[in-house]
Amino acid sequence: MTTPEPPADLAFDDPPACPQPPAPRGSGEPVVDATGLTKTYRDGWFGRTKVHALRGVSFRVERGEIFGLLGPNGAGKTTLIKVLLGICRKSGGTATVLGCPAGAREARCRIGYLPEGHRLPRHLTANTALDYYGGLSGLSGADVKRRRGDLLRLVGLSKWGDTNVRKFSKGMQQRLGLAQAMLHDPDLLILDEPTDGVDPVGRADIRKVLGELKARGKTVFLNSHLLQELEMVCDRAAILRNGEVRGIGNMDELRGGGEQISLRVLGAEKAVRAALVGARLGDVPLRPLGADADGRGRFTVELAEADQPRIDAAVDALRAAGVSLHSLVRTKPSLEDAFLRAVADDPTADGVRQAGGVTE
Ligand SMILES: Nc1ncnc2c1ncn2[C@@H]1O[C@H](COP(=O)(O)OP(=O)(O)OP(=O)(O)O)[C@@H](O)[C@H]1O
Repeated sequence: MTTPEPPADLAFDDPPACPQPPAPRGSGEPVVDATGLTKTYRDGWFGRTKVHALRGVSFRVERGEIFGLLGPNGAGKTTLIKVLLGICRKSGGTATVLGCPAGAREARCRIGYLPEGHRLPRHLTANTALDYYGGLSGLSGADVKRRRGDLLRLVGLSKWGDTNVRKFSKGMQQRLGLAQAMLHDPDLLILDEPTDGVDPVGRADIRKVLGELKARGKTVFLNSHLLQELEMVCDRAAILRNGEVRGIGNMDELRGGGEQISLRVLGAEKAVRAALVGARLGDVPLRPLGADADGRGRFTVELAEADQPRIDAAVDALRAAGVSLHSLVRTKPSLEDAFLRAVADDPTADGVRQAGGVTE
């Protein structure tokens, strides 16, 4: 979050009503369904500056999915989460959560939320922290006591129930935060940067917990800057840029682009080049890798968007010229490549928050 939310944006006072009961578990309805969602903040003197944080965002999250939200600083990720939770009002479009208008009490009762950079009261133990948050969720003391053992086990903290939170590492605190978000057995978990500041071991633990939640049929909506994390854990993701969806799909769809084939070969440079020219591949880049123990040149032949006939032609020509084939490696573009492509012309892509304001 950049700046404190002006009170006029808060939507707590009159949450929208849900005309029908929230979609039951097991129904085919999407868990989140947003169409043309817009959010314009009023900022500056007398609210004369308009900040278009969301500019027509449409997407769906299906039941049981782990759905990731990516975007550079200021892209609108937190705003989107706040609109879905009913913490701030949308300016236009529609958004339903669990079949109810976003922000409706009936749906909020079935959402677990882990805010970005959450702080647990340091004087509490894991158990008393869960008692405290359970009380805030309206659970009885007996209910919390019944559930907390299972939840601490789920997040790998069962031995730490009576330990003071101040002794917890960042990863343990995040895992306890996840247990807190799960206390009332929600159907949808909205997690804002759950692995922020957590070391690789803690991140792996959190990934495991997310896998467990999915196995339990929960839907997870995950906002993270860590692309590799999202790539490992998400079924689908959306890339937000400047308040617009710039890409959406499963990881393969988002990565886009074809495979790249790297042929690692051993031979004289002249022979390698001549063979490639003979196979009408003269334009293919050749990367020298130094010499092997016998003094032969080592090269990588990069075949971008290679189809099988192209690969066969390269291999046949190289072998006919006496060039040895050492290895063939297929690589796919990473999610990071896709992300950088999607935000390429975004002035905020370098991580600098955009002022984004337009004064009327
Ligand atoms: N309460 C507010 N009043 C005015 N402008 C706001 C407010 N909250 C956010 N903004 C602006 O809306 C845009 C989107 O901000 P938002 O915090 O949603 O982005 P974000 O993608 O979550 O960024 P980050 O990754 O840095 O948390 C930014 O230009 C931001 O400055």
